[in-house]
Amino acid sequence: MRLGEVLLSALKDAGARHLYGIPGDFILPFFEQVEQSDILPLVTLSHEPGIGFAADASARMSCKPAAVAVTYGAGALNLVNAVAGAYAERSPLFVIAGCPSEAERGSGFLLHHQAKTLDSQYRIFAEITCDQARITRAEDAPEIIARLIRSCETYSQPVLLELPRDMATEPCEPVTLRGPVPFEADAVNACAEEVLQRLQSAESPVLVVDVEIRRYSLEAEVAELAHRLNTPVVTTLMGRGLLAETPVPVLGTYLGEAGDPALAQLVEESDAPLLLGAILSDSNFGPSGRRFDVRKAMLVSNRQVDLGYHSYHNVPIGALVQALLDRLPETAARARPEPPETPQWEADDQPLTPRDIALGINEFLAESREPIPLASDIGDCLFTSLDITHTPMVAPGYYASMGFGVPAGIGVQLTTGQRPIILVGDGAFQMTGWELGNCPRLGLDPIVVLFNNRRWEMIRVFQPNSRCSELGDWHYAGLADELGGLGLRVATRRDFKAALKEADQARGSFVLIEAMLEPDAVSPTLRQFADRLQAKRKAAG
Ligand SMILES: Cc1ncc(Cc2c([C@H](C)O)sc(CCOP(=O)(O)OP(=O)(O)O)c2C)c(N)n1
Ligand SMILES: [Mg+2]
Repeated sequence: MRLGEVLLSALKDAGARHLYGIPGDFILPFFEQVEQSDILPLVTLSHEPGIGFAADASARMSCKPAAVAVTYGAGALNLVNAVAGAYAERSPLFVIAGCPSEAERGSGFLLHHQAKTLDSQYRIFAEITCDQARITRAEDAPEIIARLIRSCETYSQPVLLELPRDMATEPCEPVTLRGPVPFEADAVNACAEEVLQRLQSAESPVLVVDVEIRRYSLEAEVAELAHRLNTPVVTTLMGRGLLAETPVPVLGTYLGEAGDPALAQLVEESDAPLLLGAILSDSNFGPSGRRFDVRKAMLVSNRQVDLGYHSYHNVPIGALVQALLDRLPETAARARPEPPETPQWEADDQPLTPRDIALGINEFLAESREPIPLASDIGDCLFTSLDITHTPMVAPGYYASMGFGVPAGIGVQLTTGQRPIILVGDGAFQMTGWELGNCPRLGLDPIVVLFNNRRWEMIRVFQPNSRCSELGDWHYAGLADELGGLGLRVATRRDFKAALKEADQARGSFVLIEAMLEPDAVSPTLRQFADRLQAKRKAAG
């Protein structure tokens, strides 16, 4: 086999479903093999941020590495922001970046697409990947590819493979994938004993779940653990949507002072919070007005368990969850709790608000005969998602890059085959919304709800007198028809409900529902956030 085919076969064996990519001359020989071998279907979009976000969402939904290939310099550096978001939010991207051959490196010329030095690309990616390698000899390729795939899986973070243009067609031995990184069972058992002792001697333990329980495919096991421990379960902002397909009655999403006060009290006053797979970020734990006390918590993250003033190292979260389950008696299965009553919603001629969008979507989800995952961008649409029924969701809740939503929805539908609802603000849509133009070619039909408040509202909340946040009205629904989809521009509750119904019937093409919002119409969560900011400004004088 040739090196390109060996690489594609190894990625497919590791669970990659597609190769997302945009070609260029430094990576073209590899793209030729992608197309000729058909080992992984090639998905091209219009801009590297788009393929990066789509691949990231694919990895989050499949819980397996997702492959993305770009050309040297201009292509790879365009991808940096999406890879940085995947690194921060623990998403396993396998990045294949073209680069000059050894002969070209010695040409004495500055090469096209070169930034500062020929190694700039490699050094920049070293900051946003957990492992990196460049293949300079085909005989080293199987070992390098096996090592990178194992790093990607073990740490659930991006890795970089630099593929010189002349390497892809070299004869190459197949890859033998390596098993998981070894760990010490005794250490895991000792850790499980201590965690269990803390939980069982606590007055008010609480389970706070976050992204790693999905990244390591542990939702079913964690649901069983929650059941056997019989503790309340909440998610972090990043963990929104977790356990939605299990019988666990998730109480909601912890947002500190910006969210449900009773839920904040449950977490902040717990004497044994178990943070399972949690990213200890400001967006997850920062809004805790009462200062969430990490020292009381048991933090299980990134193969480490921190308990107060000491830690256990090299403890895979899956091994710990299993060790805890082994120490807890099975108990009678519980029926899946009745879904919470969807609040009554009057689809009348009142102007639309973000909360109405959430209630309209809840009704739509309740009536749907098939699962509907969510993909959300950053902005008030993400805060609005907190009022939507708990359902599988991908969103950049911590790294918080705009532009994630639409490409992520494309990656979700390609990976799951399920028609997603995409939530996106007008500002973020202006960045990557045009990727919708690829849906007809890819046979995808997401439903997009565009929150059109004609501004960067979040910026205005942070800086009320900012004039730069005004975006104007671009009439996006009208553009949808040109891009091969159906565009519906609505301003009232009644019209929004009708638009969702029309979208439900319009299978086979994307539907862009442009929801017109009054400038100061924000979600209850953003309102709470803004009021808190205002109060802090006043107190600071
Ligand atoms: C790539 C990128 N650029 C800039 C920002 C900063 C930023 C936000 C966060 C604070 O970082 S929220 C926001 C405005 C979003 O506007 P829109 O999509 O219309 O949503 P909404 O009107 O609901 O705010 C910006 C510019 C960002 N998060 N990501
Ligand atoms: Mg906006």
